[in-house]
Amino acid sequence: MQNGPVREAGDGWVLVVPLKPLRLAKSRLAAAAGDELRPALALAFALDTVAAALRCPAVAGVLVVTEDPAAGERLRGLGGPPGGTGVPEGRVAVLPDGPGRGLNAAVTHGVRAVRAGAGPSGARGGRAPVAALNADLPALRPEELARVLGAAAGHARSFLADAAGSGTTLLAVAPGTEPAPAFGPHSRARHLASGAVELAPPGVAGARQDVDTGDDLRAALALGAGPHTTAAVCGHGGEAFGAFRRCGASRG
Ligand SMILES: Nc1nc2c(ncn2[C@@H]2O[C@H](COP(=O)(O)OP(=O)(O)OP(=O)(O)O)[C@@H](O)[C@H]2O)c(=O)[nH]1
Ligand SMILES: C=C(OP(=O)(O)O)C(=O)O
Repeated sequence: MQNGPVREAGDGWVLVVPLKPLRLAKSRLAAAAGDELRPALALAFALDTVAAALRCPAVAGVLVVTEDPAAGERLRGLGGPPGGTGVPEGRVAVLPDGPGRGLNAAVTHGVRAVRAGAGPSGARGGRAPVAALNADLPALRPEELARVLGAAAGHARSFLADAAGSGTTLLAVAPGTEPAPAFGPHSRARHLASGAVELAPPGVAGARQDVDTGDDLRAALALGAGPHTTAAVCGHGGEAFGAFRRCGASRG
């Protein structure tokens, strides 16, 4: 697995990636994927999301917030072993969910931890710009994330709406700004109402394409999902997601 360029400590964004325990995650996908494949898909989406993020030159590191230790270990492995990528502790750190529970509590907990210096190697603690990024973006591409973060750099607090136009896939905050996350159904309207700036960079379809349903997964596969998602889909009946021709042609 490619870990991206070796970075000097202190530059770039830290991404806070919340991940629900896999046994519970992506419950809306159960109808299309079944309960055997659903957790594997949830992990594959997260692996592809984080792997793409690590290949984005604007990203210093990733803090995964999850109550699922096994999933956390898989994701931590993408950041490389301690010292193995030229940074002392790897580029992916894992933090258990904080008290309060739920997605927004997890994001707030993660941002606070980064600012307290508990983030991945390469982060600047309180001086790093931070973005919460959902873990269900299997078609995310590094260059898309670079465009989104480049657009976010000019704002104290900003967000990217999802492909459906009702939700949010990324919420970015400058140092010193509270994230005040309002993720969940219809979060685009809540983030707008809270004063966050909506980002509109061109060419970021994969960064917007979150996967909640079978139709969303078909859309992500059509955009070009990453290798973990492609392998999970193709290993368990890719035909269910119209992926016959894509199986064996992982984007890598
Ligand atoms: N750490 C943490 N992450 C969460 C929690 N709830 C949701 N997430 C993550 O937040 C992101 C967006 O959530 P959803 O798109 O609703 O994903 P989900 O909750 O797995 O999907 P459904 O079960 O279908 O609602 C995903 O990366 C989830 O894994 C939570 O309680 N704790
Ligand atoms: C958490 C969100 O996504 P979803 O609608 O996928 O739950 C959101 O859009 O804020």
